[in-house]
Amino acid sequence: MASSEDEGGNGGSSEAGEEKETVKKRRLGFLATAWLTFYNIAMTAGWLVLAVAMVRFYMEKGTHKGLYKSIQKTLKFFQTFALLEIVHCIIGIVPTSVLVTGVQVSSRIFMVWLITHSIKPIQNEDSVVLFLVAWTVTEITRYSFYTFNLLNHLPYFIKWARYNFFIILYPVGVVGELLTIYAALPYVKKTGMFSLRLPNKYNVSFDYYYFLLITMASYIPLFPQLYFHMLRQRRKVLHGEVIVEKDD
Ligand SMILES: CCCCCCCCCCCCC[C@@H](O)CC(=O)SCCNC(=O)CCNC(=O)[C@H](O)C(C)(C)COP(=O)(O)OP(=O)(O)OC[C@H]1O[C@@H](n2cnc3c(N)ncnc32)[C@H](O)[C@@H]1OP(=O)(O)O
Repeated sequence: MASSEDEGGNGGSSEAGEEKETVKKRRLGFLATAWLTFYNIAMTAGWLVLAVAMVRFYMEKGTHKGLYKSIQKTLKFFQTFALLEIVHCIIGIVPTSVLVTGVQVSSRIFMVWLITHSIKPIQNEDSVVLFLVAWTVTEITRYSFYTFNLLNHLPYFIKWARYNFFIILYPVGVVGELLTIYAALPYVKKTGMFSLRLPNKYNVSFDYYYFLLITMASYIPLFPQLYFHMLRQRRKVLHGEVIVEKDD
């Protein structure tokens, strides 16, 4: 298999590319590289297990009803494990913005724990399958990209997939997430779950229903930031453009 240094280079020789990679790794340090390699392999494996479980479930049952229940433990474990990505940014072992990663990871944690885990009647919605498929394909590609990149043997098709699949999968995932929150609204309103009404001993009121409406609205300013971040990464990695990003 051709490596990205061979096929996807930015015009420099393969030797120069390798030298740059070695300098980058030396700067990263042995422990950080070893940890990230372990982390990315574990995450690739986790999302692959999820993909296989989803395909097997659908082939055996012929329906997506019950799919979420059958994969929820694995999903919760690996998506929660992704909180470490925020830590990676904070301690500086990956060069990604804490803000961008924070928004991405917290929105997923929110979907997993405060929506699909907590609101059982929506677990069989079609929209849940939509975001599960978008997340799974993305994460298998993304974590295998990071792994092969760290090992200096990045097949070009993985690099290509990392920086092209999101163009479709991001909007698909967002539509799935928004439709799922929307489907949860009537249940949340009826039960008053996670809400705090006055009077109470803390003298504060909180309405989860309105919180969900605000969360849905927050996709309008926040999602384009993530999407444009990925488009900039795409231009940088696939087309070698030099991009100056603002610090958070
Ligand atoms: C509590 C209430 C919450 C309210 C939420 C409000 C809602 C906000 C809207 C949010 C919408 C989100 C929707 C979303 O969940 C839907 C989906 O995800 S659908 C599926 C499609 N999604 C995607 O494609 C995005 C996947 N996610 C990501 O790509 C990342 O999380 C993101 C932070 C968005 C981008 O990653 P990054 O900036 O790291 O880009 P790169 O991959 O290009 O990497 C940049 C450099 O960092 C190195 N790196 C990064 N991570 C690692 C790692 N783990 N190991 C090793 N190296 C790593 C990478 O190699 C690059 O280095 P270099 O530039 O030197 O090559």
